[in-house]
Amino acid sequence: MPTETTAKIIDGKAFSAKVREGVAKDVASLKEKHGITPGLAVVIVGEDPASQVYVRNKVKQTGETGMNSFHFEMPDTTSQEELLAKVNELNEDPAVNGILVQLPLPKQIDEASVINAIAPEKDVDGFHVINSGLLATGGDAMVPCTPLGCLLMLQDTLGDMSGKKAIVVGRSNIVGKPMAQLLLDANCTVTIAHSRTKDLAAEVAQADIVVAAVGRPEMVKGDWIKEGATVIDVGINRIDAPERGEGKTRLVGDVEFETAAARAGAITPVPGGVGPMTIACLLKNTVTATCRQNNIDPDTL
Ligand SMILES: Nc1nc2c(c(=O)[nH]1)N[C@@H](CN(C=O)c1ccc(C(=O)N[C@@H](CCC(=O)O)C(=O)O)cc1)CN2
Ligand SMILES: [Mg+2]
Repeated sequence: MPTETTAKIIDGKAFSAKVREGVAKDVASLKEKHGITPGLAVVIVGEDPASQVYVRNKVKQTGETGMNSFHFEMPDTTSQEELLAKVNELNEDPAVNGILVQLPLPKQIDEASVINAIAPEKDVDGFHVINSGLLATGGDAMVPCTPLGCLLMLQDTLGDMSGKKAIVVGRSNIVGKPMAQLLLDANCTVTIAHSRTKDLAAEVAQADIVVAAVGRPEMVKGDWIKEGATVIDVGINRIDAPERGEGKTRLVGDVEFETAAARAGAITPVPGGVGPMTIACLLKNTVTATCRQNNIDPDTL
């Protein structure tokens, strides 16, 4: 029997457009009041088709907000030394306020070495160990874009989150751990679940807020969700869809959407949920980085 969607669908596409509008206003103000045009450099190594799409969108949206965009394409045979040399060149370039190296990188390159070579104040992905450390200790970190996008959607949906029970399913350095930290900073009581969690269904069933970031299609079942909970689905998984014709595929999240939407108070769809917010938050972080580098209070823009 088909289930009825009762949850509010959190529209990441519309919300990200609002965030980008705010960024464009701040960029215009940085130009007018301070004579500064923020610059974002995006580096892609190799020809992974999904990465190419994401980078194209980043470059396009950077330009649309009035920022300078610098786009570097390097072949998939690039050595670690060559990539580090590019990062160093961008670290030294005063026209570049933000640097992003698209992940994943080809196997001959150590991702951590490259990320940690980016000047922390230009690390608009927020992946540098200095930024992870600042986030963990309450400092002025650059916050990773995907968790920041999730937080903005949660704040917009729920307002004050103090005292709410939150579960983050997944413990990656770029989503799960920083997400848990942001929820803790918002005064939630936070559980981090992972592949060794004993009774995931029981843990999820207690949560007012569920953030799923495991990268496994529909792993979080709809009937685990507490009535009225807010569900943020970070997963973007392409699966076979023979019902759409031979060789066809479709995108699904880490949460079983239809059954979850029948129980949740609010839920993000896939596609059109967290994904578009990731790029909007990258642009927002570039403005934040530019302000910090120039001792400008962003609230005065
Ligand atoms: N250096 C980085 N590398 C990667 C990051 C990152 O934040 N920094 N995140 C991902 C990829 N990513 C951005 O880079 C990204 C992924 C997905 C989307 C998105 O909007 N997805 C759409 C669906 C797209 C589709 O049809 O396939 C959606 O969810 O609606 C935006 C950005 C890994 N690498
Ligand atoms: Mg403002």
